[in-house]
Amino acid sequence: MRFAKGHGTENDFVVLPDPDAELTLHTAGVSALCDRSRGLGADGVLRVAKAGALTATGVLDVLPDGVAVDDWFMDYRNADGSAAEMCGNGVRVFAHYLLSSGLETRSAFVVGSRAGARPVTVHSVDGFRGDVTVGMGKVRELGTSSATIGGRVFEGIGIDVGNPHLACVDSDVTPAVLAALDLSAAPGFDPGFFPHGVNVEIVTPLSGGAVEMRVHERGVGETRSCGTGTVAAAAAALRFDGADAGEVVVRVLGGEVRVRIDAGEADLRGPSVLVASGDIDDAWWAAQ
Ligand SMILES: N[C@@H](CCC[C@H](N)C(=O)O)C(=O)O
Repeated sequence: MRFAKGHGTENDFVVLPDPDAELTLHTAGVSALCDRSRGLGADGVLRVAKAGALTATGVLDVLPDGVAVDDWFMDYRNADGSAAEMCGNGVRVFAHYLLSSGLETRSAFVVGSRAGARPVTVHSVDGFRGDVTVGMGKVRELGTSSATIGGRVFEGIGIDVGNPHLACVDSDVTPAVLAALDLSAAPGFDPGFFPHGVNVEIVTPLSGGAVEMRVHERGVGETRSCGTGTVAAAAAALRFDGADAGEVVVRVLGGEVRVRIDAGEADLRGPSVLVASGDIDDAWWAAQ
């Protein structure tokens, strides 16, 4: 079984090229692959398949909004094996992989996700590096809620970017407060508000057009970046300043990305790195 390993601002993925959707991505296999001791280690898995192949094999019941049979589809799984609707860093790595492997030659095309079609523009692919913009679609504000971390309550805004986020911006959140946060355990949240779980971002207010954030991801734990989370963080930081549009640089533990929000839609530009490729032992995979 072929694989590649890549990351977007150090949010890392095992990429599995599987155009005809022949692989069975069961929970035990995905979590073993993502395990940093037992497997290759990653925050998630990106299966590279044709959208039509995923419906034909029953992985998807129907094609999500705007996705065509012949589109590439990012079948994203979290490190715990759960499927998630979208992954903003993953889409950049996915598009970079398609071009560098020769599976795709266009620099602008659509990537399907469970949240719908995500148009990508690949600005450059330079050896192992890529620079990609992703149309992230609608940013929907869901109202206010809170997260509890180490006994401290953070007020935030629920934001749907295809997947659910709680982005907490507070003037008390300085870079030093952010650095001291312990995100080794999942933050407490209101399961009535987020019945399918939530990704939680703690975010500094805007300063000079930039924010800093840390994130605890549903199905993964703390990660060094979360692309959909940076969009939620940018939207919440703009809202904190009374704005609903603008461009924000979001700094995360693994680097920085640029988010632009306009008329309720976002795009995300950032780097992608492909680190390695190789073969996963078939007998090891079968034993999971
Ligand atoms: N790291 C991703 C988000 C992955 C999905 C998330 N953990 C969820 O369950 O919603 C990103 O870059 O957006």
